This record gives sequence, C-alpha cells and structure tokens, in this order.
Amino acid sequence: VYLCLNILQSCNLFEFSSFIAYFSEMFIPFYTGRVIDVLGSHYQLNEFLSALLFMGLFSMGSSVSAGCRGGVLLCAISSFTCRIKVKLFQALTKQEIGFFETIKTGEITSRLSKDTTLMGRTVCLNVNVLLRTFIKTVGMISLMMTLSWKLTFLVLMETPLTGLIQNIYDTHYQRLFQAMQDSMARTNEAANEVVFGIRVVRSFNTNKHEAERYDERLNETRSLKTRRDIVRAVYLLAQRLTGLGMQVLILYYGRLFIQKGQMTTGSLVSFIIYQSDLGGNIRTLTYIFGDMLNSVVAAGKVFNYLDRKPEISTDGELKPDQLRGRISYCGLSFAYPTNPSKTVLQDFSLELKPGQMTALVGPSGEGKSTCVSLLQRLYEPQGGEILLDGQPLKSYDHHFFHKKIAVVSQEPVLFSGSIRDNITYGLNDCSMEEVEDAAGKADAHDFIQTLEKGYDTEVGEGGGQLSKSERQRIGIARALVRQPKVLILDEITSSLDTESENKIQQALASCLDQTLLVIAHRLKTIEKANQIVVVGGGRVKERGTHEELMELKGSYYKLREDQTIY
Ligand SMILES: Nc1ncnc2c1ncn2[C@@H]1O[C@H](COP(=O)(O)OP(=O)(O)OP(=O)(O)O)[C@@H](O)[C@H]1O
Repeated sequence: VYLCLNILQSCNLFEFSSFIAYFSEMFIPFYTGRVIDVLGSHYQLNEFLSALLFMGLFSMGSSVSAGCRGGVLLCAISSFTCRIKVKLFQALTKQEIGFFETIKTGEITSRLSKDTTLMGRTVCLNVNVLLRTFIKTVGMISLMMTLSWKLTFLVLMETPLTGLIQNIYDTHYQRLFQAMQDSMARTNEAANEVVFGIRVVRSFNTNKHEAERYDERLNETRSLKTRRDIVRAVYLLAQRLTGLGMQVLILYYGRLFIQKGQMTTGSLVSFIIYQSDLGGNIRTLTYIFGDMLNSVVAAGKVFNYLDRKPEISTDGELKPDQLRGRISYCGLSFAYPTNPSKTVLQDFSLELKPGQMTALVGPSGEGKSTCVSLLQRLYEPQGGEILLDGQPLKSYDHHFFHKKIAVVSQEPVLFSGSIRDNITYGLNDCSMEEVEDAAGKADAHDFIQTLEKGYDTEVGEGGGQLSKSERQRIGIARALVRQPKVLILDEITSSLDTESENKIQQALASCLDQTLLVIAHRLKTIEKANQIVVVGGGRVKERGTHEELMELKGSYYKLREDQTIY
C-alpha cells in the first residue's frame, strides 16, 4: 500500500498528460474526415482553415502529452521496480539459513529480477494502459455512433472474434516465452559454470565437450524462437485477414449509406480510421488482461517473500554493559530443516567458560560445525537451548549479539572491495589503528604492507586475488577487530603455515577474558586447550584436558594415536 501510494503521488503529472493525450487523439480522425468533406463539397476557405487548425491543435496536443506521459511513466516504473527490489532484498537477507537451503537459488534470483520487474509493469504500465485503452475505446465508440450507428454495430460484431484470436495467440506466446526464458537461463548457466570452473575444464581438456554442451542449449533456445516466430506470423495473418474483411464490409455498406445520403465521404474516412484504431484497442485490452493475470501471480510470489516472517526471531532487546561470555549448551536436540528425520545433536550439553579455550574434536560429520552454527543462531534447535551469561541467545539484541560473538570459518568469504573494507565489514566506527592491530594479531599486517596499495588493495570477487592463507588471515582479522567476547575458530589451521599458526595462537592467548571455541582436526594444535570435548553421535563423548583424556585411553587417545601413525 505504501509503495502504491508513492507511485500514485508521482503519477499526477502522468494522469494530467494522459488525459490531454486521450482527448486529443480521439478528435484527430474526426477532423481528418471534416477536412475531406470541406475539400469534396463546395469549398469554403474559412471552414477548411478552421478544420485544419483544430486537426493541427489536437495532433500537437496529442504528441506533446503522449511524450510527457511516456517519459513520466517510464520514470515511475523504474523507480517503483527499484524500490520493490530493495524491499525484497532486505526481506530476503533477514530470512534464516534454513530458508536458503530449502529454496533454490534460481528461484530466489528469479523473484528478485523477473517477478519484481513484472510487478512494476503491472502496477504502473498495465493499469494505466488498461485505463487509457478502455477510456479511449468508449470515447471512440461514442464518436463512431454519431457518424453511423449501423456501421458501429457492424464493427462491434467483429469484436468477439478479434478478442478470441488475441487470446489464443497470447496463451501460446506466453507459454513459448516462458520456455524460451528458461532455456536462455540454462544456456547462461552452462556458460557461467564453465567460466567459473575454467581451471578444471582446462586440466581435464574438456573444452570441446563444453562447447558442444553450450551449442546444444543454444539450439534448444533457437528452436523455441523459431516456434515463437511461426506463431506470431500465423497470428498476424489472422489479424490482417479479419481486419481486411471488416474494412471491405464497411466500404460496401458505407457506399450504400453515402448513396442514400445517410453519411458523407469524410464521415466514412473518419469511421474507417476509428475502426482500425478500435481493433488495436480491443487487442490491447485482451493482451493486457492476460498479462495482468500473469503479473498478479508474479506479484503474489513477491509479496509472499516480502511478508514472510523469519523463523528465527531478531526481536531480542538485551544489551548488557558487562558481558562475561559464558556459554551453556543445555540439552540441545537438533535436525537440519532440509533433513528433519536425521537427528544431528541429541541431548547435547556443554559449558564454555570465559578466559578459557575449549576444543571440539571428533570424526567428520559428528556435529562439531553444527554446534557452531547453533551458537551463531543460524538455526534454532528443536529441543533445549543455548544460554549466554545465563540468558537465552534469542533475548539478546541482534546487532549487539553478533558484535560479541565472532566466527572464523574454514574458508572465510571475502567480498569485493578493499582489504580494509573486508576487515571492518559491518562496522561503521572502526579506526585505522584498530584495523592494523587486528591485522597484526592475525599475522596479516606484514603481507598487507608488502602490497602496493596496502590496506586499500582490492581483493577481487570472493577474494580471488589473494591466496587461501591470506584470505584466512584477513578472515581472522575481521573477527578480532570486533573484540568479541566469544571467538569461534572453525578449523582455521588447515590453510595456515606453522609460523602463522604460532603467531595467531600467541595473540589469542593474550586476550585473557575471551571465551574461545576451536574446532580442530589436527589434534596437536589444541593440546593446550583448557578443555577438549570429543563429539560423537551428536553427544559429548569425552571431556577433559589433553593429559586427562590421554590417560583415559578412550576415543581421544585413539584419534591422537591414528594421527601420530600417519
Ligand atoms: N546444511 C545442512 N543440511 C543438512 N544436513 C547437514 C547440513 N550441514 C551438515 N549436515 C549434516 O549434519 C551432520 C553433522 O555435520 P557437521 O558439519 O556439524 O559435522 P562436523 O563434525 O563439523 O564435520 P567436519 O569435521 O567434516 O566439518 C553431517 O551428517 C552432515 O551431513
């Protein structure tokens, strides 16, 4: 409603120019006929000049107003589409991760690009064209009645046929158009995939195979285009034939009416001009009606996303001045929304203390990263809860919470922009000293200094211009600059050399009051942890220091032994 009100406000000029344009357009054929009559009968200069003047004035009025109307309308459409895209984008980024896992990426991008554009057209273009065409049609029929009511009834008898032909054509055309769009998307997808994975294509020497695959998809699009063109040609033929048939009938009966003195030659010319315009209007009305039905479906899908409330609430308000960072996992049970039948965590309980390092270890796929995702509130557990300083995570203010808990993942995602932009990602008030300090702790400062533009160096799309280890260190700096109370490192050592790893560990050890949670596969790196937790079957299997667990000779001991052998 808010968006529509905005659009209506900007449409005042549009409505005014539209009114002038419709009014002027309607009278042009009338005065054309009048000029012909004056020329054909006893010629009077005054009558001729006045008819010519009115014809000129209406033509001018129609052209200028139609130009204004077009310009204003295009501006309104692009402004509306832009606003709806931003609103939809904001609504999408608020959704929980489970939403993105259950809905295909293609569907989301299609909502953002295609459906919003279609919606913009419905609200601005179609409604206005429908209104304009309808008013024009009614006006034209009234003027045609004044010229000859008998011929008008004859013309109106053709209307259902024109509407039917248009309807059949629109249905076929829309179906082919949709298939063509899908086929074009598949063709682009094939090209994107190859560009993205060009290294694999080269190393497996599959250039020829990929070119053939691309050619196949292009041919599919081409054959759909040919079918579309054939349908259009048949439609144009049917349209011309019905139009021609009607004109022959009008000329035949028109000649009879002129002979009987029921109408003049000029009136017949005016009538024929109106009749050809009327056919166009009926076709437009049928088309717009069908198009609006499609757009309503598209708009429905967009509104579904706009109105969707994220399943993970962000309404918490707690923002304590002092946060200690004590984390308690209390009897968690969890299954991913995409696979609800598989329980990943079952009655999982654990305590992470401030100033201590906890390491989660265990075989792959046992639920270590899931513990981290739940702590970040990317998913909501089905049973139990996680407490931060004794309060449920959901009761904390969303912004506050994500400033206090920072995560460095196995492969940090960087965004195009400078190194500094990536380190200060999401922070507005971050000084250069803080950035350099965090980069120093993450062992990134030295390599950044060697770059020509230092912290202003562009990292490229997805950080592609940096090595894996450099991306990892920037990811660590991005987490440290927030001075989080809880820091989570998810298997960060795999892409770091031993020297960097040692430096980073020393820097982390200097943050005395920080709660540190580390996931590690290389068990040697977590020997100094205050508590090592072995996760197995979605539960805490063993817990203790390195020495205690080695003495226990259980799962940890076995994992450690396996790593020593290899
Ligand atoms: N997004 C997801 N949707 C559905 N199932 C998932 C998802 N992510 C992980 N899983 C499943 O949940 C289980 C636990 O995965 P998780 O990533 O937590 O294990 P992990 O112990 O961290 O493994 P690794 O050491 O290999 O990182 C696995 O069986 C995995 O297949």
